[in-house]
Amino acid sequence: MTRNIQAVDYLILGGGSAGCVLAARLSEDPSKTVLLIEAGRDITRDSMPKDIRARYPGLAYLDRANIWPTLEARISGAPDTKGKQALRLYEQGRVLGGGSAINAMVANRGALDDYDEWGRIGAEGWDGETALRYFRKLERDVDFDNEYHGKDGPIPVRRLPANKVSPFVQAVKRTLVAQGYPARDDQNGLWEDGVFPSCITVSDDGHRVPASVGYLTDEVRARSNLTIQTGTHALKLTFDGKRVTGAVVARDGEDPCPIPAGETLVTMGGIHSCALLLRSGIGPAEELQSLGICSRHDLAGVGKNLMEHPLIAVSTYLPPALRMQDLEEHHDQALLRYTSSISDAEAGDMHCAILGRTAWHGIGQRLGTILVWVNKAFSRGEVRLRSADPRVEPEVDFRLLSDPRDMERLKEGFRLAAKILSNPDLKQVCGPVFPTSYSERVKRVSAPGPWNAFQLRLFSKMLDWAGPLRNLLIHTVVTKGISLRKLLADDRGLEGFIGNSVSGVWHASGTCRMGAPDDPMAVTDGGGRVLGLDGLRVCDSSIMPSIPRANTNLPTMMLAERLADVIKANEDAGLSGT
Ligand SMILES: Cc1cc2nc3c(=O)[nH]c(=O)nc-3n(C[C@H](O)[C@H](O)[C@H](O)COP(=O)(O)OP(=O)(O)OC[C@H]3O[C@@H](n4cnc5c(N)ncnc54)[C@H](O)[C@@H]3O)c2cc1C
Repeated sequence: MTRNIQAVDYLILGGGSAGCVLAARLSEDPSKTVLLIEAGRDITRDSMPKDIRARYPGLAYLDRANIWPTLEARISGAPDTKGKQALRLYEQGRVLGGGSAINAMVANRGALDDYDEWGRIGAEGWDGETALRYFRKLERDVDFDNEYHGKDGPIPVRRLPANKVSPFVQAVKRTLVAQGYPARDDQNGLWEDGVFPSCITVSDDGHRVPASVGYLTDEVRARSNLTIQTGTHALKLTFDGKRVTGAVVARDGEDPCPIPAGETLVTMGGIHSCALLLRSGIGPAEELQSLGICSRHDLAGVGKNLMEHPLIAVSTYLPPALRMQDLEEHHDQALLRYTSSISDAEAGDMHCAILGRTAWHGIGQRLGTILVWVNKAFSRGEVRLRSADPRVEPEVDFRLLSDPRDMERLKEGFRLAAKILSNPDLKQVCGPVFPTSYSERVKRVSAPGPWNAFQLRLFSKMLDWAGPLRNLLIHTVVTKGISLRKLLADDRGLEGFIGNSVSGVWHASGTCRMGAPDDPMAVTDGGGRVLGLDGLRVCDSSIMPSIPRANTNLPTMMLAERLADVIKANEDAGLSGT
């Protein structure tokens, strides 16, 4: 089928959160042809599998059919058991809808100042007011009707009703408020510290709304100027001098074929967008030449500035009365936003997610957890190619906590979470408090499957029956001898534990960052145009120059909404592809 494809006005490579927004918005003009290419399979409102559709989001990303199965990353540089830097599976969506089809559906925007900061860094046209306009455009907030919210966008946003919040999360919220953190209603309103109900993107009937459903509705899919081609990989870009003329793509099982386009928009996500540019010869020339890739455009910043939010966790055993009863319900039920004590802390630079259950299985149901992450991280990593072969995943090195300010804040957050869960009011009703992390071991034993399910069920029953021996069981089997008391008493020990146990939150971004034309590390301008080339834009999470104080899905969709308007305005001004 790809062989007969005609030249299109807009070729969109990658049908994730951003790609679906752009396909829907750019095809609103019937005179423009749009082709959306996605490596994964299609999902629609009717065909969404149960684990993707579910309001409890903890299974979708564990299914290898929904992710890039061989993508791995170095998280913090901590060694594995053989002394090498440990590589861990890094889940990224490979399905129409991308991250929005497998993520936890948490709907945070960050501070408007995050987008003012984009402008300050040199991304022309960006500021908080502009971002707010597009946040409003993308959402249908069912709870609030004020200057912060939209009422008729494609993505429904709602907070968990109070009667759905688990007894454990309610108890943690009460403890936080008693300790002086103000209770607030809307974390997407005025940017303030406090304790908030979680906000998620689910439909009125309680289903996930990925961008492939919210934006690519039946009506949009019926447009004759829009073609959506799934099961198709973008291999590399094609050129005529300094103009990008389209891309070579290959449908599963078919030969590669070029697709000519007026403008090519790369929306393959925080890791794969820069990899496509690098494979195509756009990036640091020396790095590319060492892999035998002909350098077409020397751009030092491609693959650099990789950003994530570093995370650590503290958990407690929940007796039956404190557990979530409705296992279909979303588990991330409240958040604490606070400002750290480092000298240059930005307001609300720390985020604690309060979980009513920690995983899909029996043990997860018995653990209440506070996830702590640095919401304005300073550490930066990079993505490099290992090979020119598009089948080989790139080398991803997050270098989380390489900036000491991130380590300081994560230690402080860990101490705070431990203090909250060890509060006498909570300790009276919960079990032992202990450190947790999303380690490879946890991933391995949490993978869905009958053998794991059997073992986990057995162990969860043992936890219930253990009574006074529960602490010992947790100490030996769960934490493998690491004790909270010892960590809290020994700063170096705590630093070592956090360095080894830190994980990300799947918010990879920044690797084709926006900036001013004279900034040597900028890759794109404020409209996503790749500097120094014609006909090419990057329009997804990879162009964020700094990480917003938020999970990155809504910010990515906001960004794509704005860029769709920028692209349309350029067309009106006769500037297509320039
Ligand atoms: C497990 C998980 C949980 C998360 N939880 C949350 C959350 O609760 N809230 C939140 O706000 N954010 C969350 N995020 C982050 C958020 O989903 C992402 O930041 C967002 O989806 C990024 O959008 P994107 O368009 O940049 O990339 P993506 O949505 O990843 O889209 C990229 C698309 O390009 C496709 N692609 C890649 N390479 C190729 C190729 N060669 N050819 C063709 N297609 C290709 C991919 O298959 C994918 O569909 C989570 C992410 C994950 C993975």
